[in-house]
Amino acid sequence: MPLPKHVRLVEVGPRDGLQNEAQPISVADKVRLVDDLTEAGLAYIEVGSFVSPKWVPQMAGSAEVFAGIHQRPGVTYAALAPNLRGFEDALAAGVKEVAVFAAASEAFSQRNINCSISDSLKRFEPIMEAARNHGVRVRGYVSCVLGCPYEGKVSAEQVAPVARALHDMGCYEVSLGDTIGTGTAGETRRLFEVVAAQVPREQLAGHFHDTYGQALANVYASLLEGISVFDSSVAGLGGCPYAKGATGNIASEDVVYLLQGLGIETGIDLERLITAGRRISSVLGRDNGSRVARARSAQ
Ligand SMILES: CC(C)(COP(=O)([O-])OP(=O)([O-])OC[C@H]1O[C@@H](n2cnc3c(N)ncnc32)[C@H](O)[C@@H]1OP(=O)([O-])[O-])[C@@H](O)C(=O)NCCC(=O)NCCSC(=O)C[C@@](C)(O)CC(=O)[O-]
Repeated sequence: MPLPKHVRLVEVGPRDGLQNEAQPISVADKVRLVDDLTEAGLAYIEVGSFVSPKWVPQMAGSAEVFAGIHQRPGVTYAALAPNLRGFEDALAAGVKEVAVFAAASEAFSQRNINCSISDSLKRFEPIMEAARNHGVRVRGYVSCVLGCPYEGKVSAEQVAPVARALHDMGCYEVSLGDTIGTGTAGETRRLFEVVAAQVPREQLAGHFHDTYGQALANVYASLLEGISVFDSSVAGLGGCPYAKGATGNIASEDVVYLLQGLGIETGIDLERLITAGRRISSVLGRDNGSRVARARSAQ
């Protein structure tokens, strides 16, 4: 399959990246991060989550973050909503796009959202209806597509029906998440081959964590399968509160560098992105998780 000419990056740093941080991060720092990402040319930024603050305390101020950011026309600013309550809170905060999240493994579904996979899908139905009524677009996630921290291996055949269910209920795009970052390029290719029999390729996205150092290889493998949307996190921020040991998402800077090398357009200014990553890394007092940003600092 020819490589795509254009790739869309879904920047998940402010949400997937920061949700795992134990230290307090001010609303002002979160707003600054989102504004920096807007300046860098990201067309899609996941800003926060409307989930229970008891489950994920770091996302508690998401409404304030939405109120503070400078939204640029043409850029999508999205939030996670696990149930109707979350959707209504997101709507009240002026959010125009939400994401619902299911899992391919029962154990992860229980630990993450306290219900079975089928109950989670039922819980999303009223969100989909309310979203249609309010003209809000809904993206879907499937977690643990290449492995589960509690159940081990997860087959592509387990993932496909969940992705299909999200697609059938109206998610315009379904992002397949390698939550614990154990997947390999071969497994990634097979995953997309199998799932694409149920959901059109152009409505699938890849979401890779870099725990085993395979994320960039998995992006390339996905490109070969005709996938042209990837979730990534500036400075490789992140992890998952319900997946112990999972490292950050693939660093946005590293994906942009890979894509530039392939002549694939993203609309993102790499230098500004590196600056955004440096700033949030220094706020968090963390090493920058982007290899590209680290290499640039050493030059
Ligand atoms: C889904 C629930 C709420 C179920 O949690 P529950 O305890 O079963 O829910 P409940 O309906 O029984 O409510 C319990 C309490 O939470 C409140 N509550 C209920 N809903 C909300 C809401 N929306 N916002 C704020 N508060 C809420 C509710 O009002 C009540 O408050 P209390 O009476 O105890 O004071 C909980 O499990 C939850 O919030 N989970 C979120 C988990 C999460 O955010 N995980 C990280 C995101 S997923 C991810 O990172 C993976 C991904 C997407 O990146 C892809 C990948 O890498 O795999």
